[in-house]
Amino acid sequence: MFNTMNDAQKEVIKKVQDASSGESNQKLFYLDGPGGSGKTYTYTTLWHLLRASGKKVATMAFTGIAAILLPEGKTCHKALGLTVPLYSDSNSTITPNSKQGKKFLETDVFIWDEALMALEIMDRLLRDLTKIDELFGGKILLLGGDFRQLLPVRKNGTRAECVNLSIKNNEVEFAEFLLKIGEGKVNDSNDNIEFPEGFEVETDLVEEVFGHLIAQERFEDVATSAILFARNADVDELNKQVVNLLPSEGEKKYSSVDNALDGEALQELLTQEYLNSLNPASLPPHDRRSL
Ligand SMILES: Nc1ncnc2c1ncn2[C@@H]1O[C@H](COP(=O)(O)OP(=O)(O)OP(=O)(O)O)[C@@H](O)[C@H]1O
Repeated sequence: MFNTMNDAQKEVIKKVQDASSGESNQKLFYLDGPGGSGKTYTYTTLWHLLRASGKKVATMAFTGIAAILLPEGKTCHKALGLTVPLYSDSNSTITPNSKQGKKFLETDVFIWDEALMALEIMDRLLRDLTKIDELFGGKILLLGGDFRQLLPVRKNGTRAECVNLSIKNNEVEFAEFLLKIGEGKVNDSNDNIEFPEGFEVETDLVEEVFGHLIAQERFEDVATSAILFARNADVDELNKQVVNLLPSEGEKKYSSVDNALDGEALQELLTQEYLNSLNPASLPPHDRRSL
């Protein structure tokens, strides 16, 4: 894997390796990079190289979805023994004599993706365990993340997948514009953003993206087109608009049958109308329309 790395990735690996072998005194590193720029690949390569040289390495990430991409990755809630919800003055439940406490003490290098929260807790914990009054108890930490990204909401989808969905490789100019938004470079003092010419939708967004495809019955293209929103409520609203554009001839409507099963009191509380209005992530909506 190391041979395939680019220069920036190799530099990160080299710096952390030097720290772990005592060749440098630097202990803290931060790897910043936009989605898909190769951070996970770097952590994974580093993990293998450090392990091969006999070092003990712990990997963690704030979200489960990022943690499962790391070798032996844990969520930081699990790794640090944190309670939910998390506050800045929350404390780790790990004690010095616990198995986890001993493991942390023995760990040479911590690799932590999405290290945006809980850093103070980690600092307090490592100072307590090592009894060394230095930042993070003098342990080596490679922190990383991307301040430009919203956390992933697509189930089982990696960030790279989400980014790939929205930015095709040939749309470099648009991708660069998105990065600038993330970096706060194109916002004015009121956080308004002016779109460059050619990026604005003059008419209706749904019409613009799906209207002509549906009119030409290019349904395969419809299935591979997407408009991304930050909120599920907006996605639901947009889906309705797209479905309304579909031809209604031969349309069938399938409705769910929703009932609260146990107890009259519960049935009064959870009325059928209320249950119909719910739209949990893993279930289809109450009214499902198909051709
Ligand atoms: N040096 C490399 N050689 C070959 N493939 C690479 C290299 N670096 C990254 N990749 C590939 O590029 C893709 C994106 O990399 P990766 O998942 O590490 O990015 P990331 O910065 O962690 O992204 P995100 O922040 O979205 O999780 C992956 O498929 C990864 O295997």
